Amino acid sequence: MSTFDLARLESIIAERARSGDTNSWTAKLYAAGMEKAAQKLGEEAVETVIAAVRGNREAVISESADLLYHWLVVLNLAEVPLDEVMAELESRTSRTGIAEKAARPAN
Ligand SMILES: N=c1c2ncn([C@@H]3O[C@H](COP(=O)(O)OP(=O)(O)OP(=O)(O)O)[C@@H](O)[C@H]3O)c2ncn1[C@@H]1O[C@H](COP(=O)(O)O)[C@@H](O)[C@H]1O
Repeated sequence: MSTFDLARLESIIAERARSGDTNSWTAKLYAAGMEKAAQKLGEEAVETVIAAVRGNREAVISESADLLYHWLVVLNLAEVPLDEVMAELESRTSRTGIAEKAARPAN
């Protein structure tokens, strides 16, 4: 099981965005701005949908990774920390009580 998580990728993206490295895709996306980054996010979402509908498991994994990376770039450009999205998701679980039920050992 991988120990890599989205918070780590969020930090990498923030660092690479400021790097000014001409070989960095992240730096290039930042230089291009929100419109380009959002367009890439949309493309990766569509590619993920196509892979899923075709039942192409390998492509679902690869396109999902592209999707999450570009989503984090857009979040950063929008100045929304990942933690705020996680808090929103968490508040939805507490509204339904599902998280508490899932954490309880099964009888
Ligand atoms: N996870 C990613 C990641 N996923 C996808 N991509 C890049 O996203 C770009 C666009 O993907 P596409 O599939 O659309 O490729 P393309 O057809 O060449 O795109 P177009 O330019 O033609 O539109 C590619 O250049 C991919 O390399 C990523 N680039 C970077 N990261 C992460 O960001 C870190 C820093 O990367 P750099 O900023 O490049 O140093 C890396 O170590 C990774 O952890």
